[in-house]
Amino acid sequence: MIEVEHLTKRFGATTAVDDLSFTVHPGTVTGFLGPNGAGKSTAMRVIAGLARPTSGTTRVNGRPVAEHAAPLAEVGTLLAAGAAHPGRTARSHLLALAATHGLGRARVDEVLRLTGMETVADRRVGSYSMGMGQRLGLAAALLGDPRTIMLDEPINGLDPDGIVWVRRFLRSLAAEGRTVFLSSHLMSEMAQTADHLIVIGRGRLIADAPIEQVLAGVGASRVAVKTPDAQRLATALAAPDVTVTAVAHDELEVTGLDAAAIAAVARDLGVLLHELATHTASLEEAYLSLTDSAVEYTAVPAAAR
Ligand SMILES: Nc1ncnc2c1ncn2[C@@H]1O[C@H](COP(=O)(O)OP(=O)(O)OP(=O)(O)O)[C@@H](O)[C@H]1O
Repeated sequence: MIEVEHLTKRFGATTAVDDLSFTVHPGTVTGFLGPNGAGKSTAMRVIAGLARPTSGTTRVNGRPVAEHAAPLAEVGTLLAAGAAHPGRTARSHLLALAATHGLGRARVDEVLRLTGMETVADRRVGSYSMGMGQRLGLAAALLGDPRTIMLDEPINGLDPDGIVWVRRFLRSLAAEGRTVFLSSHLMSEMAQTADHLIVIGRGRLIADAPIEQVLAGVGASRVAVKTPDAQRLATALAAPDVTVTAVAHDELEVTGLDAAAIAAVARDLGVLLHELATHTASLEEAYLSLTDSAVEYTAVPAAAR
C-alpha cells in the first residue's frame, strides 16, 4: 500500500507537487496519469525516499520507506530506465544489486526467469533493446520480492509485444496481492493496463477513481442531430439532465439522451430527421477534457495565433 498525505514538493519557484493526497491499494494495478511535467516522477521519487518532501508525508506499507529495515522487500522501483552500466551483463548487474542487499544468487536466477531474460542475461546491457532494458529494470525492481512495485513510465518506448508482456506481468503481480503503481502520460496506455486511476495536473489531484468511472465521468457521448425543424425538436428535448446546443440552423448537439431516445421524440413530434450520429469521446479526448486547464504548457492552436 502507498499512502500520500498532503505532499508538496517545490524546486525554487516551481511547485512540482501541490498538496497531493491519495492511497494506492494492494491487489490492483493503479495508474498515475498526468501530462508531461504534472509532477508524477517527483511524487514517485519522494515516495521512494529519493527526494525529500517540502511538506507532507508518504508511506509505503505503513511506514516512510527509510524506516523499513529491508526497503527492497517493501518497494521495488523502476524510476529511471537504463540505470545499469552498459558494459555489464544483466546477470552481473543484478548480482551486484543483490549482494548489497544480502540477497543470494538464487533470487537473481529467479527474477531473470520471471522477466523472461534467461537467454540474454549474459549479454552486455549496452546491446539491449529498449524492451530488454525495461525487463532488466523490472527484474531489479523485483529482486527483494517486494509487496509494492512502483514504475515510472514502464511502457514508454516499448514495441507492441513488449507492451503486452509488461501489461500481463503487472496484472499477474497485482493478482498475487501486490500493490502495483505505474505512471504514464498517455490515457490510452492506462485504459488497457490499470484498474484504478489517479490523475494529476500541475501537481494537484484531478481524479482518483476506478478507470471506468473516470472515463464515464468525462467521456459522455453526444449526439449530432440534423433536422429542418431544429427549434421545435430542441424545445421538445429540453429536460434537466439534457443539454441541447444549436450548432447550426438545422443542427443540434445533444448530451444526456441517446440516439434512440432522440429519434422517438422526433417521431412523436412528427419532426423529420436528416442525420443522427453518436460521437463517443475518444480516450484522449476524455483525458484532455479532464486535464485541459492543468497542462503546464498549452500549445496555442494555429487558428488562434
Ligand atoms: N530536480 C528538479 N529541479 C527543478 N525542477 C524540477 C526538478 N524535477 C522536476 N522539476 C519540475 O517539476 C515539475 C514536475 O516534473 P516531473 O518530472 O515530476 O513531472 P512528470 O509528471 O513526471 O512529467 P513527465 O511525464 O514529463 O516525466 C516540472 O515543472 C519540472 O520541470
